[in-house]
Amino acid sequence: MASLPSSVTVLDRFQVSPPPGSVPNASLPLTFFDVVWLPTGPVERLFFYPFPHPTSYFVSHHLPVLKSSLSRTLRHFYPLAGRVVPPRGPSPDAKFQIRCSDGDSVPLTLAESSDDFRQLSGDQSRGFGRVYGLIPQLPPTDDGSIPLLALQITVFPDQGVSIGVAVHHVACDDSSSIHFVKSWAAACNAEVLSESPLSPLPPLCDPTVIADPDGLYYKILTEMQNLKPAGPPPAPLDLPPVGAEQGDAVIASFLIGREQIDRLKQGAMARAGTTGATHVSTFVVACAFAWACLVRAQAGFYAGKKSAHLLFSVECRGRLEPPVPAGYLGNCLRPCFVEVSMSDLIKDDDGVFAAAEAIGRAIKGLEHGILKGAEGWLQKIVSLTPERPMSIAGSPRYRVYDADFGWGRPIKVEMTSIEKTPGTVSLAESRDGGGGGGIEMGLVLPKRDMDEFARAFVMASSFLGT
Ligand SMILES: CC(C)(COP(=O)(O)OP(=O)(O)OC[C@H]1O[C@@H](n2cnc3c(N)ncnc32)[C@H](O)[C@@H]1OP(=O)(O)O)[C@@H](O)C(=O)NCCC(=O)NCCSC(=O)CC(=O)O
Repeated sequence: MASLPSSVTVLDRFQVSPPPGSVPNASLPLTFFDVVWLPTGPVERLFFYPFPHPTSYFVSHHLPVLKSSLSRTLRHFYPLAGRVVPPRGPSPDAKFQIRCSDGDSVPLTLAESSDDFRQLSGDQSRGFGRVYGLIPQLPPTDDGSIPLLALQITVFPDQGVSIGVAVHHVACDDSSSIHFVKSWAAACNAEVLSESPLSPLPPLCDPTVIADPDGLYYKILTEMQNLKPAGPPPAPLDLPPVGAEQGDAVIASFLIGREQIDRLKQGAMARAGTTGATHVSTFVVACAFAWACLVRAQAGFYAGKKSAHLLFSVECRGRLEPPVPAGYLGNCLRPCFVEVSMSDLIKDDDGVFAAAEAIGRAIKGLEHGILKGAEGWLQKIVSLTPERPMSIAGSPRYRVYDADFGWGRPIKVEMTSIEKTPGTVSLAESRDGGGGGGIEMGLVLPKRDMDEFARAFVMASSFLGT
């Protein structure tokens, strides 16, 4: 594990449990949507809030409320305090499970940083090593189990606070993890204001709502074992963080404003004509824009390639038949694959629209069956790895900037786990929220590629006349 940057000092470490006796002793089997994430790692976000007070004030006035509201929130999100354990015994239908019991707890680290809060929570390129120390680390285990949640609060004295959240992807997707963060924030906010919480509804912790009539769980597990001959149980990938490995990796954000999005949508609709064969949305044009910029930023890699690939997750709760409740705690994602020819993608005046058309067609294609071809998804993802598909993490629909712990909206939200898969772009609604309607894109790249991306971004914006 990489060491913390010298600007970060750990002040204390806590274990926070749901209130005693408030959660069931339960074993929740993983579903076919979960099991595919076993060999991955945590999805991490940092929420930055201005906080112009000393650390001692934070510790005496805010930390106790953050801890008690976390405890009460874990009562509803108790699987996140549990651990994934491998199947026990010889039974062929034994499954990986999230084992939960009274007394489970999650690690919460309190740290202090002497770094410049304004700079760290800005949009401009910052060395990834500088944010690395703010990210909570899931604790190591020696029994093959997988802990699911870790939290870190870092105080920048008289400047601000960051809240780091790391949730292992095998536990849940972004829909659920943002549900957890917003529920914690609402509970904390309510305690600060001494009002009854306007909390989101509690989650549904019942994996039986994911029907599996075709036995996808075992088909996917078998596929995973075939792809990884070392055999079961699939070991978590211990990928070295780019920030720790590559001193020159930087993180930066780019904003696509509402006006720009409207122009992109108009252009995409004009290209698609009236056939209705494609789907044009903010998500589609934002991905297309990022894609066209990324292939320019990484021109060396793409030189001589015939096509470029894009991979993104589709949230399936409302698309399944019957639909799964929106508040279901777990994973409910499928991959969506898009390929576009390089000659189309790099056209200055039309590349973004060609990309948008291809993405829109792929989304439209989901109407032919949301689980169609599920047995082959993993194989396809693995086979695409050498092609370095651009992947999308996060989604503007989850409104991460609404997470208010009582200090107002975050000044910045970063999805730092994108560093683990080079070529990943994180998406969120822009900080000004739904009103402004812009999109924020986050990237982690070697500094030279980031400079090229920034150049491509400005150039592509100029073609739109913005
Ligand atoms: C497949 C999609 C990406 C396609 O998105 P689109 O926006 O193009 O299409 P759509 O049908 O969802 O939406 C069409 C229009 O309705 C609006 N709309 C629809 N549903 C909405 C909702 N629940 N909340 C707010 N707006 C919504 C959209 O903003 C859009 O309008 P307008 O055009 O105005 O915008 C999406 O449907 C989807 O599944 N999104 C969630 C993906 C997700 O969960 N990603 C995180 C994965 S986990 C992760 O990332 C962690 C990791 O792996 O690292």
